[in-house]
Amino acid sequence: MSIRIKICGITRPEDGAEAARLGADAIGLVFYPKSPRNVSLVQAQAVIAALPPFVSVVALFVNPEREWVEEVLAHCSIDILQFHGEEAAAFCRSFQRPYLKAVRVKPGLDLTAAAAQYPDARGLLTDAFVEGAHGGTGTTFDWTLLPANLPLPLILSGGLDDQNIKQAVAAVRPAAVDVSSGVEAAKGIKDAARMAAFISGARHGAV
Ligand SMILES: O=C(O)c1ccccc1N[C@@H]1O[C@H](COP(=O)(O)O)[C@@H](O)[C@H]1O
Repeated sequence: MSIRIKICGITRPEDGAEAARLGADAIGLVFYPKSPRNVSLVQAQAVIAALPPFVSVVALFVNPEREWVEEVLAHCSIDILQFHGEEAAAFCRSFQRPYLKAVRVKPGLDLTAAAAQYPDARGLLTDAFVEGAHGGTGTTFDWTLLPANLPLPLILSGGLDDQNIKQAVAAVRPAAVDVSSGVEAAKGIKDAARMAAFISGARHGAV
């Protein structure tokens, strides 16, 4: 199966539409008020309305209140949930939607055991561990820390960009890749040329 590409942190309808036109499989909306890429329900609805129907919409949360996830699901057409904090599996699955679980990688973390805690997740998203931050930092991690046979599909993220994506995909062979800061012109604003180069690099690295 060909590699799947998610462009996260979309805040503007034109950026989502451009990501889709360039061949992204999914876009991510950040529902985390501490993020510079946080979107309101109204902003999210506008981004979703500008997308073609075949692009998946991922809603990213960090240790959210249950009510906030339910409100987002009630008002926005969301395909997949992404939990980027310390959410337990029972919480993640309780919305009865497909979900991705993010983990922040550092030496000593047993990724196989981490994945085993979320057996019904659709994928394990690996981001870099950065003290005091939950993600979206543009930081890479040592890809050799990734075990060969994870029990879940691997979504590689953390500091990927248009310069390193081809090498990353060739080295790790993930099921999917996810990028936010590495294709931005400014926080929350995507750069079309960088998105194009990223998507091309991901597809070529996978060959
Ligand atoms: O994008 C954010 O602001 C963000 C905030 C809190 C948690 C996760 C966040 N983004 C996700 O982090 C990874 C890596 O991002 P980057 O490419 O290194 O900037 C990715 O999954 C983003 O979706």
